[in-house]
Amino acid sequence: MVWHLISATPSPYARKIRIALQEKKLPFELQTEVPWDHTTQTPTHNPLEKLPVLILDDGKAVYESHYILDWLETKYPDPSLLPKDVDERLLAKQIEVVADGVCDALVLAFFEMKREKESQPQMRKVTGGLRALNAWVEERAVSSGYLFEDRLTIADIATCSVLGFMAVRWPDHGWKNEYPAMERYWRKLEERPSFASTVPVAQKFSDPVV
Ligand SMILES: N[C@@H](CCC(=O)N[C@@H](CS(=O)(=O)O)C(=O)NCC(=O)O)C(=O)O
Repeated sequence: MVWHLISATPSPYARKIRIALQEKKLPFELQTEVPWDHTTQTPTHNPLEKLPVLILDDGKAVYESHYILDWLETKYPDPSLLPKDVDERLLAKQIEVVADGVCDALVLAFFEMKREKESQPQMRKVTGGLRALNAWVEERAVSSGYLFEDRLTIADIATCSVLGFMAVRWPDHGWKNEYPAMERYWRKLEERPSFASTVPVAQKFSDPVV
């Protein structure tokens, strides 16, 4: 039996795992779902009822994208997607925290938009998070194209996953004009096979989002 990854076409969280599995050359089958539809299998495997969920050969489930990445790095460390230096490793995880936090705010804003006008508090977190991500990109990635050690790490994966998500869900957002260096960094990474094969696609909800 092969691993299965429960994913969704626009999911920036699931994209991190799809990229990491490809970079580590770990075979898996994609199980694409709409997690809000009554047909979703997420509750079967994850008490939090969210995707991504990595389902192993023995049926055990690994869930929460940052934990799935930790699990993959621990069990399959080569090639590593973390910097070697301890403090740099911790900073790479902090960058993932900020990128995931921007995703969290975007997802909340998306659903609040379905209920009423765009949520200012959530979009304010997006603004602050993008500013922080851009500072790291300008400080670290302008020459090499990577945030750490001239090679791909989870920090690049998480940062580009949220930027790719914004390009799909918020195509008119001004981040590309405001942060041209970050746009160049993002576009260069999007050419990488594991990124090019996981570009997010908006999905339709057949059930009402409650
Ligand atoms: N913290 C989680 C967030 C995952 C998440 O919110 N996933 C969404 C799907 S998507 O927004 O990534 O497309 C979900 O399953 N939502 C279902 C729910 O919230 O019940 C992670 O990092 O894995």
